[in-house]
Amino acid sequence: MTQFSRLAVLMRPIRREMLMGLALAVLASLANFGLLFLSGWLLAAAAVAGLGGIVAQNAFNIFLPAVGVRFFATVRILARYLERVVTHDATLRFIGRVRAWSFESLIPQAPAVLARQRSGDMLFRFVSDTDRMGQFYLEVMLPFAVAAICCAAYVVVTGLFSVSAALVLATSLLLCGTIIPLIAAKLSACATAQISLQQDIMHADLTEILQGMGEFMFLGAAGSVQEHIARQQTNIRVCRQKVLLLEGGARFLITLIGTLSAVAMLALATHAYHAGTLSAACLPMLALGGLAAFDVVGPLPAAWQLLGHVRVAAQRVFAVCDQPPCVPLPAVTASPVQPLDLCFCNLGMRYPEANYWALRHANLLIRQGEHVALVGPSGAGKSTLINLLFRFYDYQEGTASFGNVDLKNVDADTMSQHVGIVAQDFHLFLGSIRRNLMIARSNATEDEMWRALKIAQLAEFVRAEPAGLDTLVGEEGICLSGGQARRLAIAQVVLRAPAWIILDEPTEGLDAQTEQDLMAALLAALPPQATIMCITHNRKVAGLMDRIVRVAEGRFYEVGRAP
Ligand SMILES: Nc1ncnc2c1ncn2[C@@H]1O[C@H](COP(=O)(O)OP(=O)(O)OP(=O)(O)O)[C@@H](O)[C@H]1O
Repeated sequence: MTQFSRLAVLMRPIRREMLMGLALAVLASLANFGLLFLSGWLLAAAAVAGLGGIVAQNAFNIFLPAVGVRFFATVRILARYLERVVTHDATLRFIGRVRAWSFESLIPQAPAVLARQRSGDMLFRFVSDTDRMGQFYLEVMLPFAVAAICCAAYVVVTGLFSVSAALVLATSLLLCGTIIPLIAAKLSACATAQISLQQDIMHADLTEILQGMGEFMFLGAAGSVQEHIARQQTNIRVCRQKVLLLEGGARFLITLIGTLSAVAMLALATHAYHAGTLSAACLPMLALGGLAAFDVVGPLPAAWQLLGHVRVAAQRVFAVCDQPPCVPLPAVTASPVQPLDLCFCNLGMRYPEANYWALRHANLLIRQGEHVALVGPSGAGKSTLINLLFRFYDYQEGTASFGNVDLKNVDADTMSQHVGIVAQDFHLFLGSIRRNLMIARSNATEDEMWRALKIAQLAEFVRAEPAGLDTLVGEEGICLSGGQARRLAIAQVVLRAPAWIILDEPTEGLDAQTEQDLMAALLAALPPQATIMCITHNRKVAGLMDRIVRVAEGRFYEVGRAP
């Protein structure tokens, strides 16, 4: 399927609104044509009546064009207004659909596939590119459809009065509506593609630069970064100038041809008048009608240009959305059942594109309700176990089961209902403590939030803040200390109360007393059937668990209880 046929599929649910917008746009353009056409007639009628006196006034009905002019003027205003409302509403709905569809397509790719993309590039694709795709209806399809329908109508109406004038009009409209804009679009295609590419790179670079601004300052590289951005901006400006120049040239040619064609139509009509086949009133009518006809082809050069931009934008968005997920969705999804035991048997796991095994011949059994510490050196494979459990990555050898079902038959969504995690690189959202807690559980009551904060040893701090639960945490929890942010992440998982809790270095950044209080409160608060898997380098924390499992070189070794 081409990009445009895929866009058409996305448009399907709003096609009624889109067709209504088209009908109104056609009506407004036809009313505009009718207004100018009849204005010409009215002018001629008034002139003839003035010159000819009473006899001519009786012979010429001046009231009919006057009523027609008022009618078309009213219809044009109403139709134009309604067209704006309907087409903009359809456009916004369409952009919403494109965004929702893209987001849905990305979910199975998170986090493994998305981690390969640059975040600035992704932002650009899902903000600017989706906006561009949304413009397809309003600024590409609509002008083309309106031009095609109205031009045919104008030529037919003109042909009723003068066939030769209609032929001149048809030729000029064809030239202005297709050939000139098409040539302009072809000539600027390369610059259009360059703009998209350069903007893409610049946005990705800018996001990275803003995120690492501090580091650039420390490294004394701020000046070179500024130059880099300025160079990119110059490249984009040069390409944009070329595109604008071509678009402006096409517009100028269209205006010129429109005027010349109106003059030619007037000349032909004058000739017909002298030959006695056309009345005097038709002369200005045809000339003004001819000019009005060019109003609908005026937006076409911009529409052809935008067509190129939309194609590139759609290609970029579809390219990301079409990437296969790292873990194929199970053909038949299974739901884990009690007891929620985790069992790895001779498991082998290799990350995509890695030429070594992160886990190999790994055997592990964790029963529901157990509290297990995972210890081991950096790079041993502890986080890999989490990645497998959440179905972010797949294993290639051996078997794994959770809750008596094969892990390969469980999807990430199901796993997240059973397993909660406080990851090492947890993410807090911009907003208040309340908002972050409600992301974990949207229907949590205030009492439940305070209880979770108390267990996470954060209630005292939040209570002391004037805004309480509405205290803002800043982006990535920047307004909190590292230890407070981690405890808020712990409160989130407590609030969710999953059957399995994975804590990755839960007490990092905490003083000895808070660490002790936190672990004691957490263990006391959890129901007996809750399983804890605690990844830690802290011997004291490991000692609080029932068992210690050592991870080394991709295998699990039972160590027993901590001393
Ligand atoms: N996304 C990835 N792509 C390729 N290799 C990876 C990826 N993530 C981890 N690895 C590799 O897999 C191995 C196990 O890494 P893992 O993150 O599981 O270690 P870890 O025990 O959690 O270490 P740490 O205690 O430092 O967090 C390492 O050799 C690491 O380089």
